Amino acid sequence: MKNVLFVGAGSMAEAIMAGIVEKGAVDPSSVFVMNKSDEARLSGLEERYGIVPVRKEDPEVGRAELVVFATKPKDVRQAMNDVAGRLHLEAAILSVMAGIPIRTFEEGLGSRPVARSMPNTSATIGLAATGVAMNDAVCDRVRGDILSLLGAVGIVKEVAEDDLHLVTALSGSGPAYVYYFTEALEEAAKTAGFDGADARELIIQTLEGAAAMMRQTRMEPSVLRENVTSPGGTTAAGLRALDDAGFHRAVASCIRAAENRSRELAEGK
Ligand SMILES: NC(=O)C1=CN([C@@H]2O[C@H](COP(=O)(O)OP(=O)(O)OC[C@H]3O[C@@H](n4cnc5c(N)ncnc54)[C@H](OP(=O)(O)O)[C@@H]3O)[C@@H](O)[C@H]2O)C=CC1
Ligand SMILES: O=C(O)[C@@H]1CCC=N1
Repeated sequence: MKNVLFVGAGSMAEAIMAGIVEKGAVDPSSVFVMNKSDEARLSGLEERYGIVPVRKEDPEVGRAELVVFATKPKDVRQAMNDVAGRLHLEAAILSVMAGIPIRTFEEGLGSRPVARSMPNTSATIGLAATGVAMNDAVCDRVRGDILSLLGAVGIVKEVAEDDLHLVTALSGSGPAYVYYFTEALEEAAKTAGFDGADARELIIQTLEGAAAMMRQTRMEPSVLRENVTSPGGTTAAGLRALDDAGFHRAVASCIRAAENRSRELAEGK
């Protein structure tokens, strides 16, 4: 892929940019980035990754083969208006925005290849979990380009467009749940008077180890859990306390709330 334009230069754009530049998937001199007004932010990205800051009136906008939309959902219409009419006729669109349907881009930017994806910020270190859906205008070559760009920053699953709401709730927002769980564990350790730095190391290694066990052994999480849980032991006591506090119910309502919010964003709410 030659020229990629990012419209939006926030956390998600940076995570993908960092990943593709680090992996050598795209030459940084072919990565153009624009935002709304924060010039210092663009200079910082230029310094860190060697990418090229651009403004909407710059000729690079018309040279992009792939245009990645990474603004907040509420800014999508303004962002499309800013570049509509300047994009190359054959430029393909890749959105990373929660909730915004493929149809919105077809309506705003004319009939062209559009992919709607939901990555997560672990793209920064090549460990994103991404779902993607594409419209019928995406040919094999563009599909290959999009999958290889997203694949450069982690794993990619092609899903039905409607399932992206659930993917958003599960893996798009997912890192935040893990960080929140970590914060809760650290807080509990602190309350018990245990050293903060040691607690953090032990927690991070525990999360990494448990994730690697699931991936490498391919055993069911429930079986791995049972292997930890000695009858009458500490784990059983801890899990019982989680159940008593409504753990499953809390997780189910977390996913439902996030999925519903994604559906609301689709309606411009
Ligand atoms: N953060 C995450 O974990 C994830 C986010 N996403 C999705 O990614 C998208 C971006 O999120 P995030 O990176 O967190 O948001 P940020 O607020 O960090 O970044 C938003 C960016 O959009 C820019 N922007 C706003 N309006 C325009 C415009 N008209 N033209 C060009 N750029 C514009 C802003 O520029 P300026 O600063 O100058 O105002 C800013 O660079 C969202 O739609 C979100 O749903 C998807 C997966 C995970
Ligand atoms: O919170 C959000 O809306 C975005 C989408 C997924 C992660 N962050």
